[in-house]
Amino acid sequence: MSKRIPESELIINADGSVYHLNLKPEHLASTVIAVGDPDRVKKVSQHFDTIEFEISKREFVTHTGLYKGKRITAISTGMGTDNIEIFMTELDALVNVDFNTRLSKETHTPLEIIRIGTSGSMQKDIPAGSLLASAYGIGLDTLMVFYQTDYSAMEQTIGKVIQKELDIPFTPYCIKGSEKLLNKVGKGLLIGNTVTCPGFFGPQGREVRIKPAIPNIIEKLGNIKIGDFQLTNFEMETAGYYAMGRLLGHEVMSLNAIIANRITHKFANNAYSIVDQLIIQTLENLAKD
Ligand SMILES: O=P(O)(O)O[C@H]1O[C@H](CO)[C@@H](O)[C@H]1O
Ligand SMILES: O=c1cc[nH]c(=O)[nH]1
Repeated sequence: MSKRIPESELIINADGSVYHLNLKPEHLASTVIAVGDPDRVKKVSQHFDTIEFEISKREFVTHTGLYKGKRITAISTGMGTDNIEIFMTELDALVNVDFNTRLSKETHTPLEIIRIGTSGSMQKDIPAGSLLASAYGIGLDTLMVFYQTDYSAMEQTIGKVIQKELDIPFTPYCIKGSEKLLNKVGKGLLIGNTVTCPGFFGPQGREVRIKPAIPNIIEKLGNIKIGDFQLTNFEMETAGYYAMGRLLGHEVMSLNAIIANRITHKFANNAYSIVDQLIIQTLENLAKD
């Protein structure tokens, strides 16, 4: 029998919704499209045939509805893996914790979670305008210091090689995304390996008025080769999703609209339409189930 989860640990609002997401279990579909920007939720749900539920709290905007008969929840998360830790934990609680008894349910329900986000390329031959699915996420943040998980030999090697190359005092965590979802929603996309950063500027090698501490981080990461493994792009959530997904038992895939190329210094002038294309393609692939 599982342990009762106290009121201070899993916070349930007076109306029976979970603390940050403000959702009740019945509001959530088993297929979730997660986006960073709250304004992007309606870019997903505008394609739904019907919307049954809408709510928002902080950066978490939720629309649940039907797309070609498939029930889908679109939610925004805001930026960064700290938000993803909250998002994934509360999403999981909605399906795997009984909110009345506060016990974990005996039968585990897996969710399908697909991130649709923007990203910058660290490879010359992946231009702005490309669509890329992340086979692996590599976290340069420290989220996984606070959780224990098992890593494959390949994942451990990648983490150690990156640590040595960047000469940093911690080992980045490397986690594979869902193969099942890669086959379903990654169809026709470039397949890459995504570096998740705890910031947009210094951690991704951008210099505005202050110099990043790690010189040439883009080139250092972009030049790493481990067999045919190469790092391809920067963003701020993927590794957190993959790590929390593995711990909680959910299928997770991160899809990236590449809006900038950090080598050629080109920024897409049609960033919004690249994201829209990725949204439509993903909805179509999900509806084919
Ligand atoms: O477009 P979203 O989904 O927010 O994703 C990317 O864009 C934000 C930075 O501009 C970060 O969240 C990064 O991961
Ligand atoms: O370069 C980029 C573009 C989008 N999002 C990021 O985190 N980095």
